[in-house]
Amino acid sequence: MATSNAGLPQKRRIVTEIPGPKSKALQERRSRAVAKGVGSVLPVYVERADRGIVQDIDGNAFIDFGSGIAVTNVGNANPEVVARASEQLARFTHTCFMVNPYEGYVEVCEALNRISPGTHEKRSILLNSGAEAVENAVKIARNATGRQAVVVFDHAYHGRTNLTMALTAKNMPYKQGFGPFAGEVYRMPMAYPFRWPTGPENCGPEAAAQAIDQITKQIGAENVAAVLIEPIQGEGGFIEPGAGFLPAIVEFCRANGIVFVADEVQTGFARTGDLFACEHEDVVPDLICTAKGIAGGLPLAAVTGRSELMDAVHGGGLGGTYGGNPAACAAALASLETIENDRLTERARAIGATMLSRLRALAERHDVIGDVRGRGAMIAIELVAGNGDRTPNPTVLAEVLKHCHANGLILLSAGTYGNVLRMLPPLVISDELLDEGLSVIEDAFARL
Ligand SMILES: Cc1ncc(COP(=O)(O)O)c(CNCCCC(=O)O)c1O
Repeated sequence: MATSNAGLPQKRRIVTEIPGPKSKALQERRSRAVAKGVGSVLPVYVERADRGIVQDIDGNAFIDFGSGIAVTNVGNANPEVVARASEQLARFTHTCFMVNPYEGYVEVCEALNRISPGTHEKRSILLNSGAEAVENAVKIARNATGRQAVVVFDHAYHGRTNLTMALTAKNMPYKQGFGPFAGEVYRMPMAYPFRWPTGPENCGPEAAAQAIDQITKQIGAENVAAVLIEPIQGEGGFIEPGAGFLPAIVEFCRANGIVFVADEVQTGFARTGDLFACEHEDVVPDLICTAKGIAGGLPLAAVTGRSELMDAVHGGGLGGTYGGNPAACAAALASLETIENDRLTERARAIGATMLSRLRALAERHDVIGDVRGRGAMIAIELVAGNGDRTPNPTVLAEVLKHCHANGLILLSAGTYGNVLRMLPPLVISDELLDEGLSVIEDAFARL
């Protein structure tokens, strides 16, 4: 197991009001310097972070159940990541791979081609963000098929660029006021077990059949370039489709020459207890988009896919200035080795078992918890009115979040209805911190 950088105790500690005085002062400066459109869930300004702890400039130490939105899977400031990226920076910071290439980029692509689902010949391209990966996956699919239509699903989130806003479902805050959006995007009903009209037991092949029927009738399968889906929807509320849904969609794509694109930006790199969430049902995507957990916190993203699709693009048709930054590539190699050497997929499953057990017991005590769901270290609870009423309950969510933030736990929300609490701890978090973080959540509900 990787040793942590020296001196950041893995202990929660609250020494001021939250936010503290130094954070409040910096927040004041921020209001005169940073565009107001950029939000912050918990405006405590960071001094240091390490594994499962984030320490602010006032000396408060928070348990991290956010991982910077599912990014620091190997822990913040992971020593191997820091060492490898620092060594690379000292050698060269940037050349642009399209100008002067370098081995690190090739090594990351070789690793992604090796570890991503499927034994077929693959190629990869490296980018900077999840949205950029999704944009490129759509480019590659349209180019390879000569078709234009892209199918996405209710509750989907794919990014904040013009095309990825078109692909994303929720209007506020992501899309309001930013149109017009890219065309040839079609949205289908999502297999959302907790809210599926005929019950979760019908949320697998039956839900797929409904989407396939709509695709066939509304678009025509022969016009569809790609079906794009998150194996577990992230920002939409950790929606895990019913068993059989994804395989049925993939089968339809294969039968109709449609490119199946898995958006594993949030689910990738051991987060869900498999290296990739697609593995849970042996789904082999034609293209897979990755980012977040790939490089221990440095900005890197990728599209990995069937070589015949990826190589169908004309020379110069793919690229970008910073894609595959050398320090990010070095960090990615360290991160991928850490995930493998420290068996973090197994750790994610253990974390998930602990969280599911504690949160299901909590749900027995509080009927505003309508659903407890997820896999690995990607677990969520959906809050409802209670007493059998499944009306979304963002009010209770806000109360719980406020308590957790004030008591030293970084915790995030999600969901189309703003009523989902999501747990995304680093996969290297200690059992002690995991248990303590869950206790803070339990305390929040006890005080409702
Ligand atoms: C599945 C999935 N695809 C694509 C993306 C986009 O990745 P970028 O790296 O944020 O562009 C995400 C990013 N999710 C966090 C967004 C945070 C916010 O902007 O409010 C994702 O989860």
